Amino acid sequence: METEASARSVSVEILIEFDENNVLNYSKADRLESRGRAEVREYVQNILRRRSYLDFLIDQFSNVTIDEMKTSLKNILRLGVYDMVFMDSTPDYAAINESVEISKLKLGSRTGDLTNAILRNLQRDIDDLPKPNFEDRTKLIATTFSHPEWLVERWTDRFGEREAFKLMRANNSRPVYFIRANNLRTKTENFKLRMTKNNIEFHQSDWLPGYFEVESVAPFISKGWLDKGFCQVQDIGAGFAPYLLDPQSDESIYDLCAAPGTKSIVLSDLMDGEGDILAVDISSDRLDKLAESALSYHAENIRVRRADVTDVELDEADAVLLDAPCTGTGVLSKRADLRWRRDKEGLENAVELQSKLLDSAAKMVKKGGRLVYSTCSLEEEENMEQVMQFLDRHDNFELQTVEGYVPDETIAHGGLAYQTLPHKHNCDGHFGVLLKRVK
Ligand SMILES: C[S@@+](CC[C@H](N)C(=O)[O-])C[C@H]1O[C@@H](n2cnc3c(N)ncnc32)[C@H](O)[C@@H]1O
Repeated sequence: METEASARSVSVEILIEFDENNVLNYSKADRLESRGRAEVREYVQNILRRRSYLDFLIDQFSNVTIDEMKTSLKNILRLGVYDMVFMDSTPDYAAINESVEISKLKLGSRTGDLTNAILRNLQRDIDDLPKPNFEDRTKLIATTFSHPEWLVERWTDRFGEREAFKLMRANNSRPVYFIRANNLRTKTENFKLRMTKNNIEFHQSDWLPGYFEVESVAPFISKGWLDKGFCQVQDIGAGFAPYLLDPQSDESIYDLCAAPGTKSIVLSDLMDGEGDILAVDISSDRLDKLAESALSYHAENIRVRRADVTDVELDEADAVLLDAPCTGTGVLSKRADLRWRRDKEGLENAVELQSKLLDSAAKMVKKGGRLVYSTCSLEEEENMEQVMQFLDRHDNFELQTVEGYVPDETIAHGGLAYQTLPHKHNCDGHFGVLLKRVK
C-alpha cells in the first residue's frame, strides 16, 4: 500500500511538471524501489493515453470546469478517475482516499473536500458513465480517443474515420515489445535457450532474424541481459532501416542522428563488428549512452562523434543511415506524451530540419553508395513527400526498391518505401527508403 501511495503521488508530480514545463522526467521516481518505478511509468503513460477522456469525465462530475482548475488538482483528479474507471485491481474507496490525501497534502483541506466530492459523484454513476456527445465531430473523436484535434483532422482526412479509429485505438493499447538478440555477444539460438530456461515466453518474428515479441521487457532488465549486451529492446519496425542499408564488413558506414544508438548496434552486428561505423549526433548526453552501449554490446567497430549533421564536413562513406528526428507519430503507444507535445508548427519544424539533414547526408555518400532515410513518423510530409523533394534537389540520387529487404506486407509506394502502421502491423510506425548515388 505504501508503495502504491508513493507511486501515485510521484506520478502526479511528473504529470504536473509535464503540463507546466512540457518535460517528462521520470527521475522523480528514482526514490522508489523498482516495482514502484514501473508503476509510475504505467500510471503516467496510461493517464496521458486517456487524458482528454479523463478530463471530459472530470468536467461532467464537477461544478468547477477543468479549465478553471489548477494543474495540480487536474492531475490528482485524472489519476483518481483513471484508477476508478480503468484499474479493476484498485477498489474505488482506495482510489478516492488516496487522491483526497494527495490533494490535502498539496493543496489544503478545502481542495481535498472538492476532490472527494467530484470523485464520489463519479462513483455514483460508475456503471453508466456519460459518453462524449459534442456536436463538433473532431472534438468528439479527439475526446473519445484522447488525441489532439489537429492529428484527428489529419488522420480522418487521410485514412477515413474507420481506419483512423483503428490507429488511435492501437495508440491507446498496451505497447507491443520486441527484444533483439545481439549476435556480437551471444547466438540467437543460445539466447532462445536462455529465455526458455528462464520461463520467458516469446514469439520469434519471421520478419527479421533474431527479433522476439515478448509480453514485457522487465525480466530482461532484471536479469541484467540488457546491461550485459545479450539483447536490446528494439521495435521490429525500427530494425528495418539497418537491414535496408545492408552494411558489409569491409565498408565505412555513417550512422547520422545515431544516439542512443539502437540502430548502430544492429549495424555493427550485421557487420560482425568489423569495418567502420561513425555514429554522429548533436547530443552529448545521448552519445554517452551510445558509447556505453557499444562497449556492453561488444560493438567494437563503432566510433562516436558529436556534431551538428547540418554543419559538419566528412569524407564520403560507402553507405549512410540518416534516422532523422521526427514528430514520432508512429510511436504514440510507447510514447503517449508525444501526442500532447507535437503540433502543426512542430511538424513544419521537423520537416525543415529533415530536409537540411538530408542535404548534408547526401554530400557524405560516395558515388555508387547508399543512403537510407528513416523516420518513426506516419506523416507524409516527413516521409515520401520529403524524399520526393530531396530527389527534386538531387538528380544524382535514385530510389531503389526495398523489396527483398523488408516484409512484403510493409512495402509502400510501389516497392520504393516501407511503412509500418501500428494498427496493421502489430508494431510501431516506421518509414524508410533506400537511395543510391548514381553520379
Ligand atoms: C530518432 S532519434 C535517433 C535514434 C537513433 N538512430 C537510434 O536508433 O537509437 C534522432 C536523433 O537526432 C539527433 N539530432 C537532432 N538534430 C540533429 C542534428 N542537427 N545533428 C545531429 N543529430 C541531431 C537527436 O539528438 C536524436 O538523438
